[in-house]
Amino acid sequence: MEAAIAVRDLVVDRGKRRVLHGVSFTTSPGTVVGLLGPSGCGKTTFMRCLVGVQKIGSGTVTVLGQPAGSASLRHRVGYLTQAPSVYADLTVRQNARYFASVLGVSGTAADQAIVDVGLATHADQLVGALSGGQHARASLACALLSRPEVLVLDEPTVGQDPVLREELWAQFHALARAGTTLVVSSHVMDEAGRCDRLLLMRDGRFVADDPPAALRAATGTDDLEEAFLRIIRQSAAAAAPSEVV
Ligand SMILES: Nc1ncnc2c1ncn2[C@@H]1O[C@H](COP(=O)(O)OP(=O)(O)OP(=O)(O)O)[C@@H](O)[C@H]1O
Repeated sequence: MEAAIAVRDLVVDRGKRRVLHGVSFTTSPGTVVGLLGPSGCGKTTFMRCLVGVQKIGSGTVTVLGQPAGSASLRHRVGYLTQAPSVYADLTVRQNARYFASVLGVSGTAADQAIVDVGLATHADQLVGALSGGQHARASLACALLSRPEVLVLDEPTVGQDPVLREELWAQFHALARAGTTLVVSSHVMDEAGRCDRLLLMRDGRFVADDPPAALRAATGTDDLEEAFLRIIRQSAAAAAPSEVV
């Protein structure tokens, strides 16, 4: 089976800083991949590479068999950024219908996307008058419109209440069962257990790439936050020069 995403030896500099230090990663279709790590470790930069909007130093990023950012991937890859990506002076429905028409998708599909993200009762409200969490869901509805085969979501559940987070995760898994590959970033570890596979990033490097159960087993703890801390300590110890006695 062709990999949905294949990243090899990816190096990215932003400004004068090296942000990604030769990372590699491959995933098959229909997987929910969690990208976790502390603020500033390089998650958004990595995601930008997947959707082809980040200048890379070296390495390769292949998505659905094509170089990331290829014109042929435009409708096959969806990206939810942290920044608002919908028009504040249009209603939720007007935004969804506008992006639907750009993508050649029906108005019915636009209305369904609004329902899918739990915004049906706010469909005719101006986006500028929504709460932060509602605003993010309006962006998510637009990202879902083209039924992308790869969906890259940068912190999609920030600002959402627990009930809605549950619903959004159920939707992510339903999409994965239908064959969509999702890469979902978060810096909160309580969402990690919901992913099929976890990429733990620190300082622009992957320090773990495992299903949650394997990570728990390897670190000897059921608490994924503690597991992450143990892995960081192990990798720091491995990187430290050995003491000469
Ligand atoms: N436009 C930019 N120019 C220069 N450096 C940048 C730029 N954007 C981000 N960086 C730097 O790149 C590094 C990685 O940032 P990135 O946004 O990828 O991290 P992140 O893990 O997504 O963080 P967060 O969880 O806070 O969103 C940081 O040190 C950041 O300061």
